[in-house]
Amino acid sequence: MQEFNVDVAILGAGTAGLGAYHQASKTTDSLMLIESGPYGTTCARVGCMPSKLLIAAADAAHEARHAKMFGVHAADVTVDGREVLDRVRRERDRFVSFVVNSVKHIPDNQRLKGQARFLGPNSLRVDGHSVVHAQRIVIATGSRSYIPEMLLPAADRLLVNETLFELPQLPRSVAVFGAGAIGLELGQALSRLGVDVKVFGRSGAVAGIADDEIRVLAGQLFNEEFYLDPDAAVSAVVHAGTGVEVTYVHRSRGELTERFDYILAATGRRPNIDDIDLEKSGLTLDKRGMPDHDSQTMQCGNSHIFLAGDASAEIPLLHEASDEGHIAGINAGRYPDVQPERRRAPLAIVFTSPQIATVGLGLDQIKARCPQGYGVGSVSFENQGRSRVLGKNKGELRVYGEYGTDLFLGAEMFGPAAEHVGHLLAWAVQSRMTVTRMLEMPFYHPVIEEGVRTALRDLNHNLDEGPEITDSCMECGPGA
Ligand SMILES: Cc1cc2nc3c(=O)[nH]c(=O)nc-3n(C[C@H](O)[C@H](O)[C@H](O)COP(=O)(O)OP(=O)(O)OC[C@H]3O[C@@H](n4cnc5c(N)ncnc54)[C@H](O)[C@@H]3O)c2cc1C
Ligand SMILES: NC(=O)c1ccc[n+]([C@@H]2O[C@H](COP(=O)([O-])OP(=O)(O)OC[C@H]3O[C@@H](n4cnc5c(N)ncnc54)[C@H](O)[C@@H]3O)[C@@H](O)[C@H]2O)c1
Repeated sequence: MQEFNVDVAILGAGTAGLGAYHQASKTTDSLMLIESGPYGTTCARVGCMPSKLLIAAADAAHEARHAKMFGVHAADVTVDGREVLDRVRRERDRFVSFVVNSVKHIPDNQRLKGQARFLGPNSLRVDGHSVVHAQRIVIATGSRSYIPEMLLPAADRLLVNETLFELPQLPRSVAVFGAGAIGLELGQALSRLGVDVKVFGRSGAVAGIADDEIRVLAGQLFNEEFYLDPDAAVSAVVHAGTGVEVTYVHRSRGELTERFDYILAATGRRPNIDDIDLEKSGLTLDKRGMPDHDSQTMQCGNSHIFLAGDASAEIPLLHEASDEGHIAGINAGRYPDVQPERRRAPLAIVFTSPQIATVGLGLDQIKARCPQGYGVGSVSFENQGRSRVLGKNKGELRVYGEYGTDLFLGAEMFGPAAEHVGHLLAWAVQSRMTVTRMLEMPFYHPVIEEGVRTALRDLNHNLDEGPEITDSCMECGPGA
């Protein structure tokens, strides 16, 4: 058994753990970064990057098939599933290699491979081979797929994000469970690549969209492409030879049993904090086994232990994992001088088509902040100029503001270029801009952002700050 004594030990060399390591290393050389799995991060290996690569292939197929709306006729579009997945893996491996190379620059005496578990508040056991004594500890162990018991009978026909991208060939059919970010991104991508897809959700949720109007619209538009039941009644999942049978109530055909090649579990993720013997850390845990932590310091209570990334179960997104890792690393490095660090304006993007963006305060938070009511402005992209030009005139943007202060609070969007519009609006939230101030900003013509202006003008009027939009803004240009 080897023994190490370090100032800071970090559990997990994912995005949060690497960020924590780099920040803590500015204060001390006495560090140990412990990783139980392969280097490369969830994002690059099995998350953001391979999923976006699959979506890019799917969108290419979709664009080619739909070019005829412009009078452009591509010959029969065929999808070679092997080539698609080969490119996904090739490009994915390139991204992973960048991370792995950066890890190689970390000195050998600051890295350890193996599963870390708490032995006590300041000591960790790593597999059967090492004990690490640490003055401060950062838990950055990420998350893993949650698989409901009902899906377990699918056995070897059950896919998760770790296994989907390893398939040699695209399947013929997939039943996707979960209409969250993963289920909708991957479900739509597979569908556009020619796979027969059905998405079964729960409780009416669609990619976490809080605004009823946008959620209903998203559900309708997705259903134009593939079967999506956000509140599915599934009674059985049974392994059947080289496939799996799902018994469910079809929205129009009643109960039926349908065979699929695979099931994809996209039913949420759970933080990896239940297998590190956290109860030996001395931290007080809630009934989910989570320690209390401060989201501006990432400190657990007043302790020497910090939590970052998906392990914190706070906001399971890449840029948040990175920020949390930085904050935890800075504070673990300078402990006991723990300081709050600023968090950014909330921004989440789902890379479906149309894309989904959620910006600023969520509707629940807005309702709590504005008990007397809040202002809403909206725009439909159906007749929006640039969106129509591009043939991407589907979706809606809803923006929210505060009465009295005219403060822009947030937005939800299901529509074209939401990844870019989302950033614009998040920057406005973080800059604490008023709606009036946002409307003073330049808007080019013809661009999708003119739709944002229409929604803001509508909001401005509803906040009693501006005139009603009686007609589309003719001096702004056609279709603005
Ligand atoms: C399919 C998919 C698509 C996604 N797409 C996006 C996207 O487009 N945009 C976005 O912002 N986010 C996306 N995400 C979310 C994003 O990938 C995560 O939020 C982010 O990767 C979390 O980083 P992390 O450092 O917390 O965890 P990880 O990168 O998972 O790192 C945790 C590390 O800890 C290790 N570990 C676990 N337990 C131990 C232990 N006991 N001892 C030592 N090591 C341990 C693990 O092996 C792992 O390497 C996606 C996620 C998935 C699954
Ligand atoms: N573009 C992005 O930023 C992106 C993409 C993918 C994943 N992610 C991150 O990864 C996290 C995990 O993604 P996810 O989609 O797995 O989780 P999620 O929590 O977003 O969605 C899971 C969905 O599955 C549903 N569900 C749970 N049990 C079910 C069951 N038995 N049958 C049917 N539906 C069921 C839930 O109600 C929920 O709507 C997300 O929270 C997100 O932060 C982000």
